Amino acid sequence: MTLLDAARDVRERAYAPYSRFKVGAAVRGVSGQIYRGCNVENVAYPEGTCAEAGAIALMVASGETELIEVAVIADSPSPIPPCGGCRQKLAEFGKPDTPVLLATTSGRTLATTIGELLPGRFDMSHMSGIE
Ligand SMILES: O=c1ccn([C@H]2C[C@H](O)[C@@H](CO)O2)c(=O)[nH]1
Ligand SMILES: [Zn+2]
Repeated sequence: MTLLDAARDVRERAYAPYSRFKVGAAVRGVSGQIYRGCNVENVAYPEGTCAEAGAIALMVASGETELIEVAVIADSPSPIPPCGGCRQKLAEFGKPDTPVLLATTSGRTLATTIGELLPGRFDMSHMSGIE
């Protein structure tokens, strides 16, 4: 099973009664293991979580903190760009050249990287002045 297949499968489990926009994400840890996540919405709208965040949480809870590949899929006219918060979350555990495959359920894809999605990211170097 490819990473995109995993993202496609878990998308079916998305809980998105408010937006009706189901998203599936899968990340591959450096071990080779695949971790899946879907968006989980809430009646208090800001409490919803993104698919990417769910996949990352599962990876970390499973004992991995390094991801080497990402796939995200949604039923949209063009591949969806991860939100700003998810870009920062992906950057925490990946590298600038880590591949990210964005896809639509109709088969359109866009290959990018974490660095392209979040240039100039906030990182530890910006906190070097903190005691
Ligand atoms: O990259 C994205 C973009 C959006 N969503 C979710 C959040 C919300 O539940 C729904 C509509 O924004 O899609 C994700 O999970 N990932
Ligand atoms: Zn997000």
